[in-house]
Amino acid sequence: MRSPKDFFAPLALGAPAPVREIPVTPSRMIHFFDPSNEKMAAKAPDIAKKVDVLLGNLEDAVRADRKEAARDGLVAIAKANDFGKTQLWTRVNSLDSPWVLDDLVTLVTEIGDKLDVIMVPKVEGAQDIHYVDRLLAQLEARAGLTKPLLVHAILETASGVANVEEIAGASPRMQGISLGPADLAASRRMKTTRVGGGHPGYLVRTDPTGEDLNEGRTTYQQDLWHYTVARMVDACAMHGILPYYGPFGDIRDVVACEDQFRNAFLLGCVGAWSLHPVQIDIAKKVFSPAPSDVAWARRVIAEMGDGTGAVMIDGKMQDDASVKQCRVVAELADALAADDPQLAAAYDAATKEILG
Ligand SMILES: CC(C)(COP(=O)(O)OP(=O)(O)OC[C@H]1O[C@@H](n2cnc3c(N)ncnc32)[C@H](O)[C@@H]1OP(=O)(O)O)[C@@H](O)C(=O)NCCC(=O)NCCSC(=O)C[C@](C)(O)C(=O)O
Ligand SMILES: [Mg+2]
Repeated sequence: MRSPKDFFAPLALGAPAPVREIPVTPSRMIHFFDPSNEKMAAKAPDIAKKVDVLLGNLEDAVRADRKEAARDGLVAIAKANDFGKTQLWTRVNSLDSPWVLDDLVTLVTEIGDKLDVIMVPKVEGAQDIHYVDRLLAQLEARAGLTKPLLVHAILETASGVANVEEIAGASPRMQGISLGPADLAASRRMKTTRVGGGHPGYLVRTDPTGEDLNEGRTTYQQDLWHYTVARMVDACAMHGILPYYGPFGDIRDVVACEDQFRNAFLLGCVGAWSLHPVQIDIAKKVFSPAPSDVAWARRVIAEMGDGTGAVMIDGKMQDDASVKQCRVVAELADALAADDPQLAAAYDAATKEILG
């Protein structure tokens, strides 16, 4: 553990100073594509215009014999395009793989100035972040970068979950954490074979109504990921970094995808992954607060004046705490609306309707 005095010191001579606050730019969807897949790669510049984050994936879902092609493809795409306000991220191979060292050396030295965040899979504890932290500092110094790269961890091992708080606080580079439900299920020996989402077998049942134990008993499906997402959100909030739901693998089931994303949004996540173009608009819709909620939040803030005391609005008590809840929603809405005139207009129209 580094001394708190040294926490913000660069880890290599010539490396840029670490950031003191994680920039909160829109990241409602982290759109995954395989840079070795020519069709997907060709679509990347257009998709970049529709998403908050474009991520060149080098890890799982890229075949072993395409790893170098994916790495080279990402370098070529980053060099050939200016993505404007859209962030460019990458997911490198896992730290125990034969590819990750070349991933990091190549990407940081070739396109380090274009990348915002490096996603590290299968993080088990702070030691994994410390390894990446020092290596990135060395590579940033070699590449002459002036802006430090940030690191995003995937929570997808049982030990990663057990150590999530120390992972979140392991480095000033830590930008956020995503849930990785597939590897996590395997690591925990959970018996679901789905990539995220619910499972009809994970349920609670009402009490029996008579002798027949099968009759009249309603069942309610429960959320397999509730505990992990909530724990991840707390760890991230404690350390001032951002939590994300990860992938929803049933691409065809856009309805359940929206439900899973919304659960994560309500619990505190700022975004989710889109694996297929059809999931981009779902994430955009879910992770942008609804206009009616924004209008309500703005009304409470307006009526609460200096933010202290208690008032009744439409039969509901509001006080110092509830105004803070409303600020969370209103501030997110303002940040998103700043880059999206359509959203800004929808928020203002809903606000006008209730505030006049
Ligand atoms: C699911 C797949 C195979 C279906 O791909 P498809 O070609 O069969 O689908 P499609 O519906 O036929 O595609 C329609 C068009 O969209 C294109 N397309 C399709 N997807 C994309 C995309 N993402 N970005 C850009 N373009 C895309 C596709 O190339 C096609 O183009 P065309 O009309 O010209 O023929 C495909 O969408 C895909 O490979 N997506 C990315 C998968 C991925 O990145 N997986 C890794 C993240 S999840 C994970 O790792 C787990 C985790 C966290 O680690 C853990 O829980 O442990
Ligand atoms: Mg995984």
